[in-house]
Amino acid sequence: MIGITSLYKTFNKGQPNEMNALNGIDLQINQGEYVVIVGSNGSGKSTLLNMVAGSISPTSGGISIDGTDVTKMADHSRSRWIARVFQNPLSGTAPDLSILDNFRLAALRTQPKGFKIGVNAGFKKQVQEKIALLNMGLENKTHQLMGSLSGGQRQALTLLMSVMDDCRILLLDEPSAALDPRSANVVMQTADKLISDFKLTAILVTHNLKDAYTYGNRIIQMQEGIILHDLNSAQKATLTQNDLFGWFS
Ligand SMILES: Nc1ncnc2c1ncn2[C@@H]1O[C@H](COP(=O)(O)OP(=O)(O)OP(=O)(O)O)[C@@H](O)[C@H]1O
Repeated sequence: MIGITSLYKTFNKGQPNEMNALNGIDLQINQGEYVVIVGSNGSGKSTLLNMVAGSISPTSGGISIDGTDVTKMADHSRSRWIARVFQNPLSGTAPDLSILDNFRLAALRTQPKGFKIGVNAGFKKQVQEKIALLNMGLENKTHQLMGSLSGGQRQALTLLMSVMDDCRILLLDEPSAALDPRSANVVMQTADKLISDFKLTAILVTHNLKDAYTYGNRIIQMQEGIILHDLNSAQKATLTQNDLFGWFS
């Protein structure tokens, strides 16, 4: 479903601070795969994620989604299929608007300019049904301001908003790194449930090796812009936590 062919990225080409962030990535990610990417700082994980999202263009190589070459397609054009959740729970939501209004904005994200969605009883009921999936008791608080929620609640709602509509690919860039352990667990479990309920293809970038071990059905280690390890579902199932920690020793 996601095809990455011979992907290279050089930042600041020809300058003293030239940096080869990606050094030839070949990767096929199938529909429904949940790929976890680990790797040391600067190994190219976010650059790769940004290229799938379309916010950075490659120096060379190509990316396709469902057979369509998207290498030159702008990020907003890809946002119909691709949703992203970032580390900071404050990004991606409007703190001064209610939960309901945030959902309305999210629903408009993939609609043509000028399209309107009224906050009527039907829309509210739909949103409440979706929020109830989180089991966080937020479905009866849809008029509460987004900014008054905890980081974990906000990140869980961000996840939910991001997988609405036609989204088929979910990119998670350290979504729980800024949260306390309990909230981080809630967010990771929410992501896991949504990925399986909505049958999404997902890529998680994380430094948390426990999460990398627990979640996903494929694991990749990047180093200096290349893929060092790539374990499929069966191989990941036999990977021990010690093996994984050993990748970084
Ligand atoms: N916009 C940019 N301009 C210049 N260099 C960049 C830019 N973005 C990333 N780099 C460099 O490219 C390399 C890969 O960065 P990237 O952020 O992809 O790594 P990462 O594996 O996500 O790191 P981390 O785990 O620290 O987030 C790093 O050396 C980084 O400094």
